[in-house]
Amino acid sequence: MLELRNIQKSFNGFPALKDVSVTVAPGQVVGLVGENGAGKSTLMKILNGIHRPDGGEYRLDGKPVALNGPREAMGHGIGMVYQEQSLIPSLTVAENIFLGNEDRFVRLGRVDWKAMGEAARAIMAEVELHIDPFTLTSDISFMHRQMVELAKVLTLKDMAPGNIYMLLDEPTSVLEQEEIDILFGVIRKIKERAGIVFVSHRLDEVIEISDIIYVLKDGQVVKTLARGEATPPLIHELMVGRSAAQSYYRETDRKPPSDKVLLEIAGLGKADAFQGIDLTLHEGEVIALVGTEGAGTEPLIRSVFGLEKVDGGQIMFQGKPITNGICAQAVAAGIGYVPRERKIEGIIEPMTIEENVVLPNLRRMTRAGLLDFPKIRAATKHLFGPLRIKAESRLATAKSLSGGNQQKVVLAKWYNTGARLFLLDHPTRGLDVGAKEDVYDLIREICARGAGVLLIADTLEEAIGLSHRIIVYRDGRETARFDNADPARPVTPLDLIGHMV
Ligand SMILES: Nc1ncnc2c1ncn2[C@@H]1O[C@H](COP(=O)(O)OP(=O)(O)OP(=O)(O)O)[C@@H](O)[C@H]1O
Repeated sequence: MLELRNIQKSFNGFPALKDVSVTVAPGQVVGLVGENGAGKSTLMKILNGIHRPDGGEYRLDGKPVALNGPREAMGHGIGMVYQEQSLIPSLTVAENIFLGNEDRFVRLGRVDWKAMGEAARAIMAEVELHIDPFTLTSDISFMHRQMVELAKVLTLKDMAPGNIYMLLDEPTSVLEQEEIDILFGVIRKIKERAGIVFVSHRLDEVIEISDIIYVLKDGQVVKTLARGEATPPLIHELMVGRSAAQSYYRETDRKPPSDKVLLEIAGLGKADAFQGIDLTLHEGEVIALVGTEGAGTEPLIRSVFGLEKVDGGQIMFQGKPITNGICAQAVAAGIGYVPRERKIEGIIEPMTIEENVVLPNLRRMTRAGLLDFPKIRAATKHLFGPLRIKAESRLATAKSLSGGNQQKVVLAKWYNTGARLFLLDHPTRGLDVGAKEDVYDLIREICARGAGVLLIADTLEEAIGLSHRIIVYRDGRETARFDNADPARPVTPLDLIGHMV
């Protein structure tokens, strides 16, 4: 058994965990839920030896242990899939999977690459990932990398003799349903000899997979729920301290868009990504782009932001061509992009919240060529209100924030520039249920002030709940369009799935 007893942990005097006791037994999936900043990742990092607790006891099979880092944790059969990925992009997939454990493949002082490749192939097959193990990790998609992370943790079962413990910190937030099913299949299969801790903001998933659920609030366990006791409204209320808004997406609050064209895409194509894309976005309109991995939605919005070059077609923004433009111009023209990979592309970790938020706006934040800090302060002051960013202060580094709060900083950055076009790739990724509602309000607000949104949503329900129109793509081509304007006749997820696969 893995046991934490009365654990305390503070950062710079701020208590992240106050007095937390959690037990994980082999054969058990323990669900961990709580608002952004409740302490879930901190708890996981203690279990994995990244953080040492300030007080309390860590016991493994009844004996106290003091883990010094994830490597030692692995030695005890404890492995973690991180909320933000931990793979090294410049290594191959196989090298990443066996990083630190290459000894297994050393023959006569040399690494037997063939054997390592075969072993990587076999472990990846368990998560139904069939890619060349010698591909560079930077060349595979974010979702595939997530599956590689899982495969890496699965290697523990061949290496550790006894029970193993898998710590999964929001492993599903970027996965499609198909991958989530594979992951849940792996969890159910491996459960016999593994204890699993599962953190997710998707309450229905946590309820489906967990045998027991710990609800954390402000660094304390406020409730433990056994399988069968938990329902989404109950957990929501325990986590947030108030019951959920009646209609999550509040479709009736959605205003119709204007007929003024904001963005026009015609005949856009990019080899191996998308072809023949036509799309017109109006002021005040949200269009959800829907598709499975490889459908082309991500490269499409990246092309609008100037992050990827297209081979043909045209993008017009507010009547001006921006085809194959560059990001700096896109930002200057009033386009904001919330990327899927917030840690790499969304925030700069060592910078403060304030600095991150004003980055796209720096030119307007100067006086006599120098940064005007009172002006910066004034410009960022109100952001803590609508988005409820939880941090010690505006001067806290982005690195010190919880994942969900980092995501809020990325959103705040574009909100603050007064962008006219928002390209949002999984904007509610990693956000708790309360924070999601705040983001939905924010989307309604930016539309009301005449901005437009291209949205790649976290779930189909979210795409339907937030958009005026939905366009479905498969293998880089449009397969269907839905008018979602009439709340009385909503599009259903099944309508969409039929055109996605
Ligand atoms: N390295 C750190 N330095 C300073 N403060 C930190 C550090 N790590 C976490 N914290 C703080 O501890 C608190 C708990 O954060 P934690 O990441 O555990 O939350 P969480 O429940 O995982 O949230 P989320 O759902 O947003 O990922 C937060 O207030 C966070 O700012």
